[in-house]
Amino acid sequence: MSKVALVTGAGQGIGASIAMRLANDGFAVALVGRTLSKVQDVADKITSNGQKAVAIAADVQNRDDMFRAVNEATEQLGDFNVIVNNAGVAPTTPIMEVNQDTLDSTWKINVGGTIWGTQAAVEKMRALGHGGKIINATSQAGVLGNPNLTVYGSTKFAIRGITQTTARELAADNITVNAFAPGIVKTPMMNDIAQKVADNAGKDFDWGMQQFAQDISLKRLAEPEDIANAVAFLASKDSDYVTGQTLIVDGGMVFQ
Ligand SMILES: NC(=O)C1=CN([C@@H]2O[C@H](COP(=O)(O)OP(=O)(O)OC[C@H]3O[C@@H](n4cnc5c(N)ncnc54)[C@H](O)[C@@H]3O)[C@@H](O)[C@H]2O)C=CC1
Ligand SMILES: CC(=O)C(C)=O
Repeated sequence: MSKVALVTGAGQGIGASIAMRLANDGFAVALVGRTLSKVQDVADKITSNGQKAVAIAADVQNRDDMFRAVNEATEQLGDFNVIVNNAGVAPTTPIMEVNQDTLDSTWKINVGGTIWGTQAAVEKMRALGHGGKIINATSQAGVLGNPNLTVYGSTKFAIRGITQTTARELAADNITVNAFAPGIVKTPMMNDIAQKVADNAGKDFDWGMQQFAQDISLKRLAEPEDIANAVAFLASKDSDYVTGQTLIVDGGMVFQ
């Protein structure tokens, strides 16, 4: 029987790419997102290749939604082995523009979504009587402070903390917890950030993107597939002896 992986924020960008890669690697995949039609489109692409996928509508900031999503994935696909807490939002927030709504909503989605996804996955893995893998999306901006990203960066630093803490707590359940930290990836999220930073400075989109991309040693932006390759390792048996780590996938921007 196939192992089952659930990916949040799987309707576009990095999440869609991870779902397709894990399906290629033999996982049955549950694709979770707020808009059913978006995750359904990606799930349809996977099933048209003869692979197994289901689409589930859920909002990661809602704890009940995440428990329901994990239950539905298990009922429809027959097991539950891996969760990729990928969904996130990235408001551009120069420090003096941070307001209460942006702070609360970003933390609820990025940090709350990671915690609820983790709880739902752990409850299910324990009920099924086996371990599993929890994989969280942080960012290079969660390893090194990025200007204009105070709120987003704070959530991504927190996700690394959650990853380390839960790795220690859940080791006894044979559950590993790791994070991936993408650099600058060609997705709607990154395009939006680059445009807003450019607008704030009265410059164009390429200038905005260059503010983030100038330190990439490999001199190219990441494709979503570059990130999916690293997540595939964290979801595979090959990472069984790795826990509590953040795998930085940024073409050589941040070294630590
Ligand atoms: N694009 C980049 O350069 C980088 C992205 N990341 C992280 O990678 C992850 C994926 O990012 P991208 O694919 O670039 O973003 P994206 O904005 O292109 O896609 C994110 C997906 O998450 C979904 N989502 C947002 N809030 C949700 C919620 N409350 N419930 C369910 N789904 C929700 C969105 O609808 C969207 O489909 C995020 O956690 C992001 O912070 C990290 C570093 C760099
Ligand atoms: C969006 C993001 O995570 C960046 C710029 O690192």
